[in-house]
Amino acid sequence: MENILEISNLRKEYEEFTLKDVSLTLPRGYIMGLVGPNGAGKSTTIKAIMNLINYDSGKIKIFGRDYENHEEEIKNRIGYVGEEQFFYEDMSVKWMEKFISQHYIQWDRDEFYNLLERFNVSSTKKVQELSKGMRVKLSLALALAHNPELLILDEPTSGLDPVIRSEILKILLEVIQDENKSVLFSTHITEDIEKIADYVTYIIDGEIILSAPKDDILGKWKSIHIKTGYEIPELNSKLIGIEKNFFGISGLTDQYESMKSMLKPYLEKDIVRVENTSIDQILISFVKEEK
Ligand SMILES: Nc1ncnc2c1ncn2[C@@H]1O[C@H](COP(=O)(O)OP(=O)(O)OP(=O)(O)O)[C@@H](O)[C@H]1O
Repeated sequence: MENILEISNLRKEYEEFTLKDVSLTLPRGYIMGLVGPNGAGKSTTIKAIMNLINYDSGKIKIFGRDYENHEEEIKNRIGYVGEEQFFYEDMSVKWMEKFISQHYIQWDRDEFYNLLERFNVSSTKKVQELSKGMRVKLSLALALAHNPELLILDEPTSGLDPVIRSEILKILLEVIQDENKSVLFSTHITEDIEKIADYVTYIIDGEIILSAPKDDILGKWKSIHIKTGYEIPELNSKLIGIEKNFFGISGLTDQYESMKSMLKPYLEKDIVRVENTSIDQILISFVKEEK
């Protein structure tokens, strides 16, 4: 499987924050969700991928190429929607399209106007007259109009209503129908990741904690509950994000398979209960563990 994006040991030091040797790979034809709490380093990682910030060490390869020798080619093949949309506020949507189209070799004007119509954004409006949701949709239409192979979005759905959010997720799914394309999007809305991502990368405090196919993560990670009054030390040491609750204690583990036979007698007596978990719960447990 060809990797469309390969990051190895990316390090960026700010005065009060360090992105710590981030490594990840995204295969062609898939969607990756980059998830983490506020300030975890999602935007910093994405800005480095977009060559918008300098970094201290590490390597970024996109389409097997690096920015040093192939900047123009890479930028022509990437569509990017940043956290904030910087437009010429006083100009019309139509004008923006003409202005931006000059920078791309493969610009598809029809595709741009089709998307605008679908998004219900009027091309005669001035940018300053657009709502937050409309601005995101305009950015997405601009990013998609040059037929990018890799679409990178920084929190594209944050602050948007559920209708627009699900519309945007639908479009991202359509993008990867063409198996040649990939999407990387950051979010703290884990529900969006559950819906559309093939791969999930967890980043906490500048560090990648886990990066794997979503189904593998959800298949492996289990929520375990131990009844009040019982101690199972060999299980406790394998749990993260442990909390006390009405039933006893609960925590998450990715080692359930290897503990199955040890846990059998407890499961039979209903001392231990095992349940599936969610992308959200895994994130919460990782964050708790870091503190
Ligand atoms: N230019 C900068 N100078 C100094 N510190 C910075 C700079 N840009 C980002 N940081 C710091 O880096 C850390 C990570 O920020 P980043 O924007 O990457 O997080 P994030 O995961 O995208 O968060 P959010 O979900 O809130 O957008 C934060 O502590 C932030 O203050």
